[in-house]
Amino acid sequence: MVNYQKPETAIWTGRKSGQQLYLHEKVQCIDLNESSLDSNAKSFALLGYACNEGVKRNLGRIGAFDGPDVIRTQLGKMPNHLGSETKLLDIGSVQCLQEDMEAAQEDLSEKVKLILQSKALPVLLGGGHDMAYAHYNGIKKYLGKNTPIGIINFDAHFDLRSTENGNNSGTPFYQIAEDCKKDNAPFHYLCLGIRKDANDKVLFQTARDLGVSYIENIVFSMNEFKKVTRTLLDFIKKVDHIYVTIDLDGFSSAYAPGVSAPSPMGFTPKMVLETLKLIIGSNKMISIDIAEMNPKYDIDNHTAKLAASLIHFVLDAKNYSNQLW
Ligand SMILES: N=CN[C@@H](CCC(=O)O)C(=O)O
Ligand SMILES: [Mn+2]
Ligand SMILES: [Mn+2]
Repeated sequence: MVNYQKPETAIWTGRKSGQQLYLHEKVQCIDLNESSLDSNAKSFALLGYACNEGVKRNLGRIGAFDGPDVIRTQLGKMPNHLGSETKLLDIGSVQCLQEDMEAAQEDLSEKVKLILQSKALPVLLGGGHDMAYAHYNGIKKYLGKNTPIGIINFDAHFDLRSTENGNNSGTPFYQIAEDCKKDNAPFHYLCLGIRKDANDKVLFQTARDLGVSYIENIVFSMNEFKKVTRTLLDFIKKVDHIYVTIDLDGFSSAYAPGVSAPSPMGFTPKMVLETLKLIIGSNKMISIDIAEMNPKYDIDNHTAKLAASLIHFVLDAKNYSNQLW
């Protein structure tokens, strides 16, 4: 069973300026049961994936169901630097109920297609990383199955577990790879921040078998930025469309304690921002999400604020990319 949760205006609060100085004053809440999505190419549409089920099936720590709303809460308090022609829409959340993750994924993918048809940039808020399978499928529904989609995943984990025990938060990219085989389509997947101490030999072998490009966390740092840039640009030039997914558990737990599987030696926010500049600068990013926000383990909202800052950066970068770098 799946539930569409219309956007809650009460979440969007903060300082009041009366002149849209803050994002809670800028955001427009759209209830998809009552109105259609009227947007344009300069706009952004926030969509939540409230789902614990994939993490639970993957034996992780429960809590990601409430991830989307804590990110919204922090984002609303941040300053608005968007022009008046740019819309920031909140179209609510897809909630996974009664363990029916597959139904939630199907619904999410339909809503991603809807956002892309409206020309806005989808910005998805999770929720377990099983969101990626749904997100990718929404992009695929929009582009058609013969258009290659490059996936760039900032993550400590490959999430390439086989589905022999069912689908979960550790299987989304394996599921995509399997679908690509069926469609006779290439699988373009780049993982940034992979931890050797958090992925077993089978996962590394699966990555090799599937031709996955990856950079380990010890290399994914500003000290090695030239090397990272080469790998990234090589990947970007192979595709016309890039789906970006940021799993918060790839950040060092010093920055992101509020996740199911924390990374003491993960990457830094600076590294992700510098990499995002290159991706956004390519003008190929079609959609983006932030996954694995788990408020139950957060400390003083550090992780929720980090997630909101990442989105704030993307809103700014998409609007003013030529002034940022
Ligand atoms: N989406 C997360 N996936 C990780 C979780 C690892 C863990 O629970 O320690 C994985 O399956 O590898
Ligand atoms: Mn992940
Ligand atoms: Mn992860």
